[in-house]
Amino acid sequence: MPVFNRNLQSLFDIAQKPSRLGIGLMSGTSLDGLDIALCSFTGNGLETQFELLNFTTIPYQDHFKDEVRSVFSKKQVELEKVCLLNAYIGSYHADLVLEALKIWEIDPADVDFIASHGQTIYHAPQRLHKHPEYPNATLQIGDGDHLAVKTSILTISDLRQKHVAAGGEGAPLALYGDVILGSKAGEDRILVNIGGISNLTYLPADGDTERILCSDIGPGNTLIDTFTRKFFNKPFDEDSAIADSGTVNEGLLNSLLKHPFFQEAPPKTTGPELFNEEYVRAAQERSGTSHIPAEDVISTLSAFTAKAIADFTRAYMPKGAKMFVSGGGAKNPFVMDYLRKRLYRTEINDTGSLGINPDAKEAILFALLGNEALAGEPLSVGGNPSVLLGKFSFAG
Ligand SMILES: Nc1ncnc2c1ncn2[C@@H]1O[C@H](COP(=O)(O)OP(=O)(O)OP(=O)(O)O)[C@@H](O)[C@H]1O
Ligand SMILES: CC(=O)N[C@H]1[C@@H]2OC[C@@H](O2)[C@@H](O)[C@@H]1O[C@H](C)C(=O)O
Repeated sequence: MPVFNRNLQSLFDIAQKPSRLGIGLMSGTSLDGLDIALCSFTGNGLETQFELLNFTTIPYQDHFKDEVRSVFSKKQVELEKVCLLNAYIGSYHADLVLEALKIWEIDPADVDFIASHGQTIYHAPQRLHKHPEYPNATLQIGDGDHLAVKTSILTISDLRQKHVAAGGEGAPLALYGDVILGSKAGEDRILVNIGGISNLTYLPADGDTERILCSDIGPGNTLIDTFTRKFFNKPFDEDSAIADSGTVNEGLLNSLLKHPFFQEAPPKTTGPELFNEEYVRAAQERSGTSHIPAEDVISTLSAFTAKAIADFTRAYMPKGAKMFVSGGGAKNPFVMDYLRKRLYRTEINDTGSLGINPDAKEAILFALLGNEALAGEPLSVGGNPSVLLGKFSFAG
C-alpha cells in the first residue's frame, strides 16, 4: 500500500534520494534553439554539489521561429496561435529531450526530473506596462504536462510565476543559481549573461547573500539579431563580421542610451517589448541617423549592448570586482572588445574559467531550480522573494 497517491509517493521518493539526475531546459529570447543540460545533484541550497553531465543546444527550424515570433513580445496577437503554441511547444520540447537522451544513451526512466523554462512570449513588469491596477506579469508557454506525459519524466515548469506572485518581476532568476555556482569567499564577482537581454549578478566577497544584486541591464543580442536579419538576412552577426566592417555612430549610440530604463535603479527587468525595432527607429529619428549604412547600424547596436553593460558596472559595481561572462554574446568579439575597452581596469573572463560552461549556464540554472523545488528550502537572496519556484506535472 503506498503511503500517498503514487504521484506524491514518487515526489517524496525523489526528494529523499541522496542524489538526483535532472534536465534543465532553456528556450531564450534569442530563439536560437532549445538548451538542454543534463545534471546530477547532491544536496540542496548553498551546499549543492552539482555536475554537468551533458549539454546540447538543438537549433530551431526557421518555420518554428516564425511561428513563435508571430506572438512574441507583441501587444496584439492571434489568441488561437498562443493556445496552439502552448501545447505544441510543450510537446516539441519533449521530442527534443527524448532525442538528446537517445544520443546520450540515457534511459528516460533514469532521469528524476525535467525543469523547463518554456518560451517567454510576453514580459510585462509594471515599469513597462504602466497600468497601476495590474501587477507585474510575465508569460511563458510550453505546458509542462505535455513534457511529463510524452517523456514520462516528472516535470517542473512555469518557474517565474511564483516570483511574481511573491512580489518580484519574475526575473532575473539567475541569482538563485549564481549564488550556488559562482560565489567565492574573498572575491567580489560579477556574472554577466549576454543572451537576448543582458543581465548580471553581483556576488559579494563577504558571502552576504542579502547584498547580492541581480538585474537586467539592457539589450543583449536581441537588437543585433533583429537588424542582422532585417538588413543581411542572417540569423545573427557571426563572429561580429558585420559590426567589424562598420563604424559606431556616436549620435545614434547616445540616443539609444537615452531612455528612462537606464536611469532606473536596479533590480529591474526588461525585454524585447521595449528593446525592439521601433525603439531603434525612434532613436534614429531623434538623432537624424535614419539613413546611415546598415553596417554602421549593426556596429552601433553592438556598441549599445556593450556600453549599457559598462555603464551599469561603473554605476553599481564595486571597483576591483572580477567579471565572468556567459551567453551567446560572449562569442561576439566586437561586443567583448568594446566592453573590455570601456572597463579596462576590470578583469574579464568567460564563466568557463569558473568551470561553468558559458552556453549551458541558463539551462543549468533551471535544473538547479528544479532540484530546489524538489529538495530545497526557500533561499533568501538579494531581497528577492524567498520561495521555491515551479509547478509539478506528473506523467500519469
Ligand atoms: N559566434 C557568434 N558570434 C556572434 N554572436 C553570437 C555567436 N554565437 C552566438 N551569438 C549570439 O548569441 C545569441 C544566442 O545567445 P543565447 O543562447 O545566450 O540567448 P538566449 O538564451 O536566447 O537568451 P536569454 O538569455 O535572453 O534568454 C545568438 O542569437 C547570437 O546573437
Ligand atoms: C522574462 C524572461 O524570460 N526573462 C529572461 C530574458 O533573458 C535574459 C533576461 O531577459 C532574464 O531576465 C531572463 O532570463 C534569465 C534566465 C533569468 O531569469 O535570469
